[in-house]
Amino acid sequence: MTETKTLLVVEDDPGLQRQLRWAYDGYDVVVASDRVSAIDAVRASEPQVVTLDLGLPPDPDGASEGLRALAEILALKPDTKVIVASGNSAREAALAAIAGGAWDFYSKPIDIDALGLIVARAFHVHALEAENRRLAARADAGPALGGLVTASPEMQRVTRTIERVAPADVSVMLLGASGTGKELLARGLHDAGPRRARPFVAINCAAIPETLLESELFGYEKGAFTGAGKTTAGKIEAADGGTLFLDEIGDVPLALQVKLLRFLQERVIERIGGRRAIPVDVRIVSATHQDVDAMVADTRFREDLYYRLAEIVVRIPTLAERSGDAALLARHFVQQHRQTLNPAVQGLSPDAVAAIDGWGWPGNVRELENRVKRAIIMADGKYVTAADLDLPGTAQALPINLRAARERADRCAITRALAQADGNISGTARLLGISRPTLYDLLKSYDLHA
Ligand SMILES: Nc1ncnc2c1ncn2[C@@H]1O[C@H](COP(=O)(O)OP(=O)(O)OP(=O)(O)O)[C@@H](O)[C@H]1O
Repeated sequence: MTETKTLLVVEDDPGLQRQLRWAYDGYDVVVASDRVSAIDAVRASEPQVVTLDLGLPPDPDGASEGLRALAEILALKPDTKVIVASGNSAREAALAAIAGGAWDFYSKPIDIDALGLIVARAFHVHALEAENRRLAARADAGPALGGLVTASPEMQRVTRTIERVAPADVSVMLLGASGTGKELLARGLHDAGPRRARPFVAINCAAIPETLLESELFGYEKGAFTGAGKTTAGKIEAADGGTLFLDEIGDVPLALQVKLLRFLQERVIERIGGRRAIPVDVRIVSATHQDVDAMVADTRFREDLYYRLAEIVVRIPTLAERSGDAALLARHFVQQHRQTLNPAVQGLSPDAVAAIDGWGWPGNVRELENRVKRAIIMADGKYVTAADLDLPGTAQALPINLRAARERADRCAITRALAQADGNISGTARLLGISRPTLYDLLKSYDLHA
């Protein structure tokens, strides 16, 4: 939607009025010659930009009427960009106007070209700020599920499913690539369910060495092994009454899978070195980026455990599959991190938004958040630019040339497939639906590395 650009010229000299009225192409120009008619015009036409002569009747040689008009315009519509005109002798008045919220000032006699540039920039900044406010409103209006930000139908389907299964005490398995927000969704599921007042305990099964995972989950009695100085409860016990989130469940070794299965069947645990069966009531939510069906098929994951864990399976789309979410999330992260990282930053420039929309985000939301945080730190002015984001191949405008557009699409698909297949060439080729030699040729010609 392109909004009409309305410029209000507040000027009491009829000759200058005429000159200014005709000087501007592409704007709807409205003219007023005193404070009262200027305020009427602001109400009626809602101009985005106003040029305001400070010397208005009944005080044409002073600035009192102009400054009053400025204050009234900004009280009525604070987002209006007001550019004040000052005579050579009225520099102080111009500075008072800036202190009073004017956006810029210019000196009389008027240089139409110079003023034209100031006016054009004021419209541009007004449009940027309006766009940022619009995006912020959308982000704020996003669903409450665990602070999740999304406006895409693909992701809203996921949040609806989660909200629907939250009240039922069923196990849920979240399947999605790294950084898609699995932990955030697991927490959202917990918060939306009847166990919300009890603990939510998360454990990343891939981040803990195999030898320690069992004691982390089940706990141990004093003296159970060297270094077991005191009896310690495991994560399962810690989650009693609440939710246990087993992240990267595909990384649990087979021996421990057996122990987990026993717990899920009997709902009691025994600490390592202990003899007492301790009843524990937890809801299990698990997640993995791996292909569990394939793992079950080649017996790397126990089928009986899979069915216990996956009463409901929720597939989480990658960020690239969520239409419009990348820009929305980027805006959200700017607002979330600007205060601590670089308070001068207020938003994203249009070329940054275009670059974000054009990138494939193989590392999903986590990659986006990291990029945006870095760009906030790098930004020089009020807006994060495409250059600050430093995304490969997206610093320039989107290519219109078909060969360049194809290359970009190829690169994006290959990078994503490589990330999904953990750099495995056969897996990547299978995901892309091409042969290994073709993939090697493409990697070579695009200078990409597995
Ligand atoms: N839709 C979203 N709205 C807001 N923040 C999000 C969203 N999705 C993810 N995040 C944020 O992105 C980061 C990564 O999300 P999270 O840790 O939940 O991903 P994950 O899929 O569990 O990743 P991994 O598999 O690598 O552990 C977190 O800081 C999270 O708060």
